[in-house]
Amino acid sequence: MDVDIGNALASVASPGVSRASLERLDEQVAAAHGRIERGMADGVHGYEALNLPGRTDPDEIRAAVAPVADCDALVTVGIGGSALGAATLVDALEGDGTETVFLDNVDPDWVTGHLEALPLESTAINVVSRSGTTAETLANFLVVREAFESAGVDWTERTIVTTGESGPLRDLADRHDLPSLRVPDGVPGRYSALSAVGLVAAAACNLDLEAILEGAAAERETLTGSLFECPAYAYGATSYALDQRGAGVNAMMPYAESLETYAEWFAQLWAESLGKDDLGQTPVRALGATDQHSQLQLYRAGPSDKLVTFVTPREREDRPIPSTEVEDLAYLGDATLGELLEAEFEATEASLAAAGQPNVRIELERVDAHELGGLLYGMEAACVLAGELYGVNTFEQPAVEWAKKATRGLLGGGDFEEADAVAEKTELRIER
Ligand SMILES: O=P(O)(O)OC[C@H]1O[C@](O)(CO)[C@@H](O)[C@@H]1O
Repeated sequence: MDVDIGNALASVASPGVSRASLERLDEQVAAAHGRIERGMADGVHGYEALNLPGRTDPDEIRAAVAPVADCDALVTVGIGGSALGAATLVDALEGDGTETVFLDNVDPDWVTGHLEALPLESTAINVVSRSGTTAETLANFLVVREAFESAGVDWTERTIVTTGESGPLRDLADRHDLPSLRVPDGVPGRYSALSAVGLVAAAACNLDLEAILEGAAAERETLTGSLFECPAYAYGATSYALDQRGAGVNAMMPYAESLETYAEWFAQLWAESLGKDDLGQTPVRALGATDQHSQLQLYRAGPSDKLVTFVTPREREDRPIPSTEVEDLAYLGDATLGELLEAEFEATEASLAAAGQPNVRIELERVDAHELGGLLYGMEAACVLAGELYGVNTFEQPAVEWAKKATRGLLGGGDFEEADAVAEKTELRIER
């Protein structure tokens, strides 16, 4: 990926970062890069994720998927990083037509609707959970398993398990001799897209695993000790510096429909990695050109508290716009949809700059396996660097545990004071 931070400079935007500030910050980037490199070399928890391009074995993943290669559909049961990386890859890249469903929520209507629509007799189950204890994933797996059993379909013949070294899912895989893969040690869920966690679904859709990993490996090679030489670090450092100057929101706005799920993946990566100790930049999921008719009003004329991050491919499939007799719209008839989308992106980028609102451009050659692997890796590296600059524990997520305990207590899964707190809610109800 290439990064253009010109519209984040203090000469353009407020908040903005001066070139001199970036040069001073570059000293911290160099030191952080040293820590990152050492963490990678020593396989330290979290930093290990940046080793994945050279550690993930596509053949091992394809071997686990082979028994279900003839399935017409794949239902992935997982949540957070155990679903979003896979969904990002599958939603962005052209596969072999395998229908894919990601059950990453426990809304009963929605789950039932998906299960009723799936051809269960030709559907594989991809259950993913590092811990093997995530309530939503286990609940959905039990529901999916029952649906298969009720349909007279042997789920054990078409279930792949990706989980940690131990836990309920590991026991299930062992008990039923299911094809299983490991969530690699030292890789937090939100950093696991380039492992079996993200690549089983990709393999089931016959995506080019090697190209994804090669793109990530190429991005790995760009990691150097200076933000002026490393796109990922340029993005991580600039985002951090803008947050320090008041841009506490980061709107991720890809100009490609195929990258809409990527923005959701980015939101978990950025929020769960950096949101600690009263610090962190709030990710917002947006999409160009659609959100020009929605959120752009706020981005341009609202508070100067946002970075807008554009992701745009230099090449894309195109389609002509037919000519029209409507005089006012005649200009459209000489263009293509791709030219319209590109013009809208450039116009939106310029409109924010003209209003002094900071924005950064991430450019890909095109949205393909190689480029997407590079984007995922680049954003992971950017996030790790930002975590170093914030001085937070980038790879843990203690704040999510409170609600898990409260949920478990509310369902009778143990005595948790968090559940008691639910009953003590302060109310001021205004009822219809
Ligand atoms: O893979 P698991 O253990 O089911 O966790 C799923 C997700 O839940 C979290 O642990 C947060 O609760 C995320 O970090 C993770 O991606």
